[in-house]
Amino acid sequence: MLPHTWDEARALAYALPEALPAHPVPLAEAMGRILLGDLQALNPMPHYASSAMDGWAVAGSPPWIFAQEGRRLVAGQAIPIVTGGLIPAGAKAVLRSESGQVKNDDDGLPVLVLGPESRPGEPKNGQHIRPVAQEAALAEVLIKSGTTLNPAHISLAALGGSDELHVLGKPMVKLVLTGDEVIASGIPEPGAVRDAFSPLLPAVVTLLGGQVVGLERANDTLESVLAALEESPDNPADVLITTGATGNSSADFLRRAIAAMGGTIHINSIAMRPGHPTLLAELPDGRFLVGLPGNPLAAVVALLSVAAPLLAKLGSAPMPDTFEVPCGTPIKEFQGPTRLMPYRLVYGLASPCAHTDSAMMRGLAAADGIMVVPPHGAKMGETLTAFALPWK
Ligand SMILES: Nc1nc2c(c(=O)[nH]1)N[C@H]1C(S)=C(S)[C@@H](COP(=O)(O)OP(=O)(O)OC[C@H]3O[C@@H](n4cnc5c(N)ncnc54)[C@H](O)[C@@H]3O)O[C@H]1N2
Ligand code: MOO
Repeated sequence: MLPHTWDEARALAYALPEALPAHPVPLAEAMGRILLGDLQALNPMPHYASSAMDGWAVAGSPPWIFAQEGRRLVAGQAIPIVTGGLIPAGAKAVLRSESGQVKNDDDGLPVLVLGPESRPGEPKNGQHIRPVAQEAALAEVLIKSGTTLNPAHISLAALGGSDELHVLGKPMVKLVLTGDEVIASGIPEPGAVRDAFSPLLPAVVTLLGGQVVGLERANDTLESVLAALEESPDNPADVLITTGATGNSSADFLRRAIAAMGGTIHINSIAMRPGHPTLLAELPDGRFLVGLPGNPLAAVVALLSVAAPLLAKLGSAPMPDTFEVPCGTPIKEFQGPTRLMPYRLVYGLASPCAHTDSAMMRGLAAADGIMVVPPHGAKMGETLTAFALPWK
């Protein structure tokens, strides 16, 4: 299979999958999801007239005698009430506790009167009563379709009576990191390498709209890679993202594993540098597999070039944007592939970062974006396609 160009690979990764179906999720899982369909209030908000203050529900003018619990108030009656309490029938206002005093009348019976701290005209009709539907009427739209749900939206949905929300599908992603030489902590011995991916991939996949449901490490054997690629019934994934083992050496088993599983390779390599061994496959159970090369910068470039459009499409999002930058340095012709170069913006011009060999991370850490440099290179000031880093 011939290498795809960078443009073809991106377009294919977006065109191949169908968007995942929308589905209901419990409120606790709705954060960051995209609402499908307007959300209406399932009850008026508030759904009963309630007191906004601690004090007394009153009817008519002072002085007030105390009504019996559960009875309709008539003019001249009051009953104690707390904030949020149900306003009894017949009540016209709430008198704040600071504004009233309970005294005994001539017969020694308790009466409520206005106290010295009461304000002139208090209590006005309806004062300190939160009326039914003050915030929203029954069936009023609370949240518009297409909204990315934040914690306040989710709280609003709960106050509106919802227990779950209908949201667009979101791709579940399992990460599989290969390499016997990879260690997850400490200073590696010569021949071993510190893992670049477990601190990076979960965050970037999340920024790209995926949800990481697992991270597994595989050894450099076919059995180990096959076992890691297997479906996890407890945490089903829509997409597998693997690192390393894309090559053809005796230690690289990804392509053999995909063949053994009966998978179809849609992208076998991409005419780009770094990241040319990147692959995109589909397994017979419908899961997509993005194989990122083991070199750290190559893997990130591959992730942003192939996994980003794939995850966007699965999550019903538009194709990730590209934009244009003026090139800040002449870049020599380079026979062969498109180069993807981390750049920094200096006085509005995009200049390639230092430390951007495919095994490095330093240039990317300092970068403002990645520019797409065609094989013929670029002149100073020439306009180049570029794309953003998801964390910028
Ligand atoms: N004869 C050829 N050799 C290579 C070619 C080629 O075309 N012909 N392509 C090179 C390119 S380009 C890349 S990229 C790599 C792709 O290698 P793999 O995807 O098979 O990855 P590995 O061999 O497993 O590892 C490559 C490199 O990356 C390091 N690595 C792996 N995992 C991690 C990790 N979690 N954290 C940090 N570094 C990692 C690994 O130690 C190797 O140094 O192949 C070239 N070779
Ligand atoms: O993908 Mo490799 O250099 O192109 O690192």
